[in-house]
Amino acid sequence: MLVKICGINDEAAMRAAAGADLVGYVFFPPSPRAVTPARAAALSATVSGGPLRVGLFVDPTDDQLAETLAAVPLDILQLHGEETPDRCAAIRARFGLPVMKALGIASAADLDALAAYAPVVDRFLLDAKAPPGAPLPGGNAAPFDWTLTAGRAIPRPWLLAGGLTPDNVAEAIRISGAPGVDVSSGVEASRGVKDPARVAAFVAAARAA
Ligand SMILES: O=C(O)c1ccccc1N[C@@H]1O[C@H](COP(=O)(O)O)[C@@H](O)[C@H]1O
Repeated sequence: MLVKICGINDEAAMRAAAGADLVGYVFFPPSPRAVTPARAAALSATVSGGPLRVGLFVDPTDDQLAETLAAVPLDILQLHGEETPDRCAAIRARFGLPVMKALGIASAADLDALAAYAPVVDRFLLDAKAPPGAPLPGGNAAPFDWTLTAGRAIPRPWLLAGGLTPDNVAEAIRISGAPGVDVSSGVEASRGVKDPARVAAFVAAARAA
């Protein structure tokens, strides 16, 4: 079970997430969890040999990616916007890092889009579609119907996201069949502020599932 804690923006959360496999830094300024590349580098330095570092971007330009990577080493690029398969392929080739493509899921038909991305990405992150008018394309504490992925062949390794919490993650894994999970809102004390106890509880619950 791969566990990712997304939206790390302070040292206490970073320490609490040390038992996860992946931590995510949000490089999308409208998010309340956004960090600068320099801040992400400082946070990474607080845990030696810790989880892999995922940079979350929304329709990034090459310049944004290059400037970010010059300031903070990242292990995986999470693309959470409207990036096409061609754009994913171009980013992967230019920056030489694994790409995790986030896709919004609201119906079984949305899973049909995975086939076009499978040859050019390394991993999927399946999240709920952002509700109409939502200010962010993700990180909205919204779950999707976990039965949609049950028994369905997903053509790359994948993480389940959207509305997960320490209390529901075990059931989400059981119903969806997910081999990995990702959380942001569900481990926060208030919007954009991680609760270290909830972070640790989420990691433990996912590991035990
Ligand atoms: O977390 C954010 O602020 C964010 C902003 C823009 C795109 C994606 C974002 N978060 C991702 O969404 C999933 C689900 O979030 P939640 O647990 O439902 O709040 C999160 O894990 C991030 O990968």
